[in-house]
Amino acid sequence: MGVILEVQGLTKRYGGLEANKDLTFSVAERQVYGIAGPNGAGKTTLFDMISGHTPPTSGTIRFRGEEIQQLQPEEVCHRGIARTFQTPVVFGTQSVLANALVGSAFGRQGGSVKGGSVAPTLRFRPEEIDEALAALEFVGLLDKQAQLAETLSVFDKKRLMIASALATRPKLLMLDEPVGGLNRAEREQLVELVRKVNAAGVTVLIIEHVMKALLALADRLLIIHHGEKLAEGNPSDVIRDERVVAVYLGEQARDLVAALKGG
Ligand SMILES: Nc1ncnc2c1ncn2[C@@H]1O[C@H](COP(=O)(O)OP(=O)(O)OP(=O)(O)O)[C@@H](O)[C@H]1O
Repeated sequence: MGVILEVQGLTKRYGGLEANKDLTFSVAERQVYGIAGPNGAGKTTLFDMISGHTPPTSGTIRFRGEEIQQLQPEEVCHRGIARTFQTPVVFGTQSVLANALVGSAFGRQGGSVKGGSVAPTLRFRPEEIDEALAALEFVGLLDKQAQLAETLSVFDKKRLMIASALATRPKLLMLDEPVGGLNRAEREQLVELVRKVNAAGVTVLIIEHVMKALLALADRLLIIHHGEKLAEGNPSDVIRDERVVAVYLGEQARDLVAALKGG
């Protein structure tokens, strides 16, 4: 399988703080690539650089062979990368369908969608409406399409963020802690949803603290500590790595073997 994303020597400094330091890794097409590490390790900063929300201090990010580290978020999106955020970000006073439409229209037309409402300059085409409805159906929110997004539960808001991201028709979907804050049944459903996204041919990059969920999904695992790569590779090796156990996993390490994908 070819490489879809290649990160080389990526560093991000905020003043004296190195939020990411010389990170290098690559993601193969159709892989589920998991990222974990202690709070403040630099995981979201890494996502912010890949999605164009903040430029790196140095290093390169190649997506399907093209350097993208200087692109704006909408340009990154048009190349086929979509993301969700740790805390659900939805247009609360808009309907569920309007939120998904922002994704399908943004993915095709570009432009910026700002503030608390869907930008009036966006005029939706029939195919964009179809795309938005398909994305809602995919995540299981079709029957709530007319509801205001702010009335949704956290679980549904998370699913809506995924639907909006999918409506841009990404080749790579980046999920920032999709499972955090959910109950057990919801966590299982979310894991199933990510599997379904991946089975549809989308490569997935996922940050997650809930290791059982992460291990149920990940084909490869990267552990970041103080902005640096602590370990990377086959999840079954990474969770047995002494440094990973010492710095991050602790007591839970032994129980996690049973949670491995395919295990
Ligand atoms: N815009 C910013 N300005 C200054 N410092 C920042 C900025 N964004 C992040 N940082 C710092 O960079 C470091 C890495 O933060 P980041 O949010 O990437 O970590 P994380 O691994 O995603 O953490 P968590 O697991 O808590 O979400 C932290 O020390 C954070 O305070």
